[in-house]
Amino acid sequence: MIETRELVCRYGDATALDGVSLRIADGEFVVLAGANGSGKTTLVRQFNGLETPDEGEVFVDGTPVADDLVGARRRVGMVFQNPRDQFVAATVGEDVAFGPRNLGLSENEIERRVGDALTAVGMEGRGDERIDRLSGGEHERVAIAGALAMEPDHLVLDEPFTGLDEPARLSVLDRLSELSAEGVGFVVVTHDLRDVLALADRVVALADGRVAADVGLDADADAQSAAAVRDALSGLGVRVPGSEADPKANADRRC
Ligand SMILES: Nc1ncnc2c1ncn2[C@@H]1O[C@H](COP(=O)(O)OP(=O)(O)OP(=O)(O)O)[C@@H](O)[C@H]1O
Repeated sequence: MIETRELVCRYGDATALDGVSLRIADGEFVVLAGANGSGKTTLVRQFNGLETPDEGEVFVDGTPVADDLVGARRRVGMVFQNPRDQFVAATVGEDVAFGPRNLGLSENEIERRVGDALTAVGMEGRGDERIDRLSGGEHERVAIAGALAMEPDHLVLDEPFTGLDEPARLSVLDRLSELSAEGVGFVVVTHDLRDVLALADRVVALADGRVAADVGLDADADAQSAAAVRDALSGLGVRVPGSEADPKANADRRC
């Protein structure tokens, strides 16, 4: 479980987080929404100690992140926007192996993890391919594989669909759906819920660095769930689909 308690984070005079308390259970699929500048990225960067709060605390499985950064980074994987800028190796397999290798695992274990992670994102057998020859959707999938190879409990994806064309977006969504069904927890940061609402257990929305809405979703009642989210997120600058049966019908509607 990831837990934040009364997190406050300031950049100079600007307050990016203003008392955020959240609990994210293992296996939960959480969409973290909010307008630009509402604090989403600042919040998720606290989950594994990439940033430290000015006030408050973050716990992963009950242990303060500040006390066990390595443990937090093993349990909470992160994939940021523009994964292309974050690759550290020339080939897919080398890049996915980077994290496990840093853990000091045996070559056999590294090979197993790389194979499993690439299979999980639908890129099995493509470890020798050069990363710079891949498409945007494949970059996102390799980045997710790199995070998965650490075998995290939670995977945080910051705007994973930005810049992807429709087939690539659908392909990434398919992978998220399968991984979620296998028990991986997700925190997906987005200001546009069209793609992910159907997968989400819960939508948390930030506004001005605070939790402005926290809505649980009923997987068996997509249309009602969309309506509940639309009501809760009204005025927060988040795009919500009108109904899952016809997600494009209200694609341009803003609440
Ligand atoms: N490194 C930084 N230095 C100064 N201010 C920052 C920094 N990072 C974020 N901020 C400010 O903190 C606030 C929250 O930013 P943050 O990036 O967390 O929001 P966000 O919801 O992720 O936005 P976006 O959707 O645009 O990525 C904004 O006002 C932003 O300008």
